[in-house]
Amino acid sequence: MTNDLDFESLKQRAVASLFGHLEGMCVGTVAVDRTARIAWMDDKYKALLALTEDPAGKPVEEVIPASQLRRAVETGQPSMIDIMEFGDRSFVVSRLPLKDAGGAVIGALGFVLFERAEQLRPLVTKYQRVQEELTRTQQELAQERRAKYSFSQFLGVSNAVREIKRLGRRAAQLDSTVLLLGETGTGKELLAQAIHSASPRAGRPFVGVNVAAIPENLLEAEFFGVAPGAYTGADRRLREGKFQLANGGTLFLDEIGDMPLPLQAKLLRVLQEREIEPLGSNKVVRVDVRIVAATSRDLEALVRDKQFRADLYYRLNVVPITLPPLRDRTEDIEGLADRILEQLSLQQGGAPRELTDGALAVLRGHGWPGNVRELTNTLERVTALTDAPVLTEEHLRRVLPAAPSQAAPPAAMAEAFNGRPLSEVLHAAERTAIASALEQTGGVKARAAKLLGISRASLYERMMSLGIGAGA
Ligand SMILES: Nc1ncnc2c1ncn2[C@@H]1O[C@H](COP(=O)(O)OP(=O)(O)OP(=O)(O)O)[C@@H](O)[C@H]1O
Repeated sequence: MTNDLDFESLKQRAVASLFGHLEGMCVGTVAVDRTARIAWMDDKYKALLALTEDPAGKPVEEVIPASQLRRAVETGQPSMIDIMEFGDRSFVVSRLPLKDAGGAVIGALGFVLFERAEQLRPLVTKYQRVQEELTRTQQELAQERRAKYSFSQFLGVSNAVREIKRLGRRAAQLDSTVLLLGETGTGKELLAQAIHSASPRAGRPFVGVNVAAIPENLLEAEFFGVAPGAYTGADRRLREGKFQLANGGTLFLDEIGDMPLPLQAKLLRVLQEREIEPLGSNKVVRVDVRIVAATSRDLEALVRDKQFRADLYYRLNVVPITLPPLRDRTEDIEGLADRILEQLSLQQGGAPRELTDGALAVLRGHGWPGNVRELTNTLERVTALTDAPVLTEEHLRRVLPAAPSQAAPPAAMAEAFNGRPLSEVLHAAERTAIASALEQTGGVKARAAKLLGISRASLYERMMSLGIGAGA
């Protein structure tokens, strides 16, 4: 009991002296009443603010514009440390609500702990550095999600390309769903980006997702995200799906024809309701995205075979644009080759290589199963193999594989490969194997992968690196 009494008297003495101590330590003290009018301000604070008259009775913001004492009065919440701007100065402040015996807030006290935030410099610097890093990462991400191409980069002089660009420009203005059809490497993603860049959504993200390159069991999470704590694994944070990332912008769904049926049903629902439900969450999230879908497969045939939902097909097929293969618009080859050689010269140094008429004839005569992507890779390989400033028919014949349908018999093959580096021979063999598997399966990559005994994702990877093309 005696001890309790000692503690109580000690506390009372502490409370009485605390204010004096605090006031003495601080460079300014102010008290406001319950209406946030200044009740009292010490001389140090007046001097700090260079006040010539007593501010008592004035609303606190009239004297200290950035003051948060009104909030302290309204919420009853103290704020132990904060930075308050005053003109071009920063004060480190502390705010305490004052309560009566019944606990009702009757005012608040504000202390300026340091006149200059300098004393907190190490902390502030660290905080600023983290902030700057965050901003930079956010900017990089935004940059990453920005479309990189516009219509001017979609090259070609053929009527087909002109028509594609006309349709694309029109589609850009409408907010409707666009369906891009065409073989691999014909520029579907490039066109999707151009449509986004010319649309009112240009300032918002462009997010691309290749449906065929993602393992089936991960597709749903990839599309719709995962709610925090949905799994007991290491990642307990919210993981945003492509729909959330593309919010306000454009979502490019490449290889939509490879989408498994259960996910097709979910996508259809999103397109109808404009809402998604992250995995492991029972809350729906509204999303505003324009869909540009693309496929190299015959969607109508897939619908007939019941591998693609008819209702989803109609939802997607609002503005269809077909990109013809390069072999059907050979007049585009010269311009494309010139631009590709120009770009290669920027990367490799030196003047852009030129093509002889014979070399151009070889390019025009090739079948280009990988279309523009294959043309790019072919020219890249030729320029890596020779320093010649002018590329001839011979240079090109060295790197262009025989058409898969004319696969060479062993003896002829031995002759064709004679004297060529092993890596080149292996590449050529791999290209032929992949091209003929694709031909046999009518371009259905999942089946071609099965035929070749590799996963769908690794087929994509091989096609990309060999220039047969698999999209981003
Ligand atoms: N008309 C064109 N003008 C300039 N570059 C083009 C054109 N068409 C395609 N390309 C280039 O060819 C490459 C392949 O194009 P893109 O990825 O857009 O094709 P895709 O049809 O989406 O292929 P996939 O079906 O494999 O995803 C890219 O580097 C692209 O910039």
